Amino acid sequence: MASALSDRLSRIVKEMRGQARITEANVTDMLREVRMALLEADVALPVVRDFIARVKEKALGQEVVGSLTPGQVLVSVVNRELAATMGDGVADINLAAQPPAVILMAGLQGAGKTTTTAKLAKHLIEKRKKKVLTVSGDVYRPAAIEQLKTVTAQAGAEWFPSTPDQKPVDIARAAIDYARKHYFDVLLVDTAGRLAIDEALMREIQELHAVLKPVETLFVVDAMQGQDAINTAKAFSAALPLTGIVLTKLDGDSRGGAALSVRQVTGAPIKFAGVSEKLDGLEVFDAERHAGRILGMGDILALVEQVTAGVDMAAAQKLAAKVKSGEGFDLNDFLDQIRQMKQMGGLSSFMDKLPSAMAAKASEADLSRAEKDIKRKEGIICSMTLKERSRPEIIKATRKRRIAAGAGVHVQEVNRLLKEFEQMQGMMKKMKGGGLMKMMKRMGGMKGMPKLPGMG
Ligand SMILES: Nc1nc2c(ncn2[C@@H]2O[C@H](COP(=O)(O)OP(=O)(O)OP(=O)(O)O)[C@@H](O)[C@H]2O)c(=O)[nH]1
Repeated sequence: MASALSDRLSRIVKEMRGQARITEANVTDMLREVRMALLEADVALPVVRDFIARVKEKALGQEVVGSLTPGQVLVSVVNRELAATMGDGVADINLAAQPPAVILMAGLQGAGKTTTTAKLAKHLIEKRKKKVLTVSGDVYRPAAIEQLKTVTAQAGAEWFPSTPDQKPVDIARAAIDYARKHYFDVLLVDTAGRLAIDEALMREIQELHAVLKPVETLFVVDAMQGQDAINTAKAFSAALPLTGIVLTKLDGDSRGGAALSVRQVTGAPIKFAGVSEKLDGLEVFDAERHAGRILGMGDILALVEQVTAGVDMAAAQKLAAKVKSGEGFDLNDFLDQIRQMKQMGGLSSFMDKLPSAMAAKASEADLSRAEKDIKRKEGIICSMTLKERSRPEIIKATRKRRIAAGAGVHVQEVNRLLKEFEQMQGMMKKMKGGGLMKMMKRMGGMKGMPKLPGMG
């Protein structure tokens, strides 16, 4: 699914080169693909419709600058709009209340409420230095109460006992009372899971809400729930004034389209993301990163922007023409290329922005080695005279040693650079100057990581 989605979007991006702006005429087909992409990411249909209409309005008439295609611009608008829709809320937990600040956890059974309660306890203890008490209102499953007890201890918080013969509202009152008397800053209330939307249980959680007057009512939703998330979200949001969303199980292979659906339906901000079963697997929700996940293409758009901003297209064209005219590609050009790479933010900033499948091929150690290598090469070329740079074949052994000394490297490094350069020169000649431009286009066309000098 992931690759099908990327293929779709890549196709949008490649299509319709050379059109100056996004118009009614060219936008329809592209938006159909975006719509499919969102549906494949499990965003609910009504939400997709709404979203597409908004994107269309924003995209129409957008100018297509530089070497970009209307497809690239459109996908970039989609990406930005996705991030803006999911990310305009307040991150982190609101604790502005007379202590104890009560946080009520709501959601379907198995959504991850209990786990998230403990994760939040840990977060509040470690990051906000709070004294935290937890309590379970799940009187239907003794095992649920026990589970909360266990994970609360793991989180380093205190657990308030409850038993199946009590009424949830009585448990709530007793817990608040205890928290107040013992100076707890926060009381986290886990609630009974619902297998599906159940009226009696909904009423129960409403009563709990009335008694607890929580400063936060968090809706915990499983990212793997996909299309169904919208119905659950509607029901909970109708029953309770939700103040935030926690999207769990984002470590699964879901594209996380539920985030957009739930955000749109409830209007509540997505505050946290659950990214593992462990108690430290809770992250503050990052809307931009999540937009990239939904679209399944990393931050490739940022990459496109970075490339077009950083690379001097005119210089690249001149260079290509130069090689084509037979004038030859020399070490000055090689140096230019290295510098352009640096201008673009270096290799690692490049890799950060590629889809994970591509980036996975290069480890961090590879990258730092490649970056050091590039720096060394720059040093070597800078130690040469201009004449030597344009005609490296005149460099004799004594000069090589001097150049090496000037750059602070071993003479073998100089030999290696000259040899690599020779190979590259041969390759450039074969491509007759089309290579560099092809490489730039390929970046825009998202086919893959361009092969750059010094990458080995
Ligand atoms: N991989 C992963 N698993 C999670 C995450 N959050 C919760 N889980 C798992 O999901 C399962 C259900 O989590 P619980 O916390 O028991 O769910 P619940 O909503 O409290 O369920 P009830 O107590 O039955 O209402 C457990 O196996 C958790 O370990 C997450 O972010 N990632």
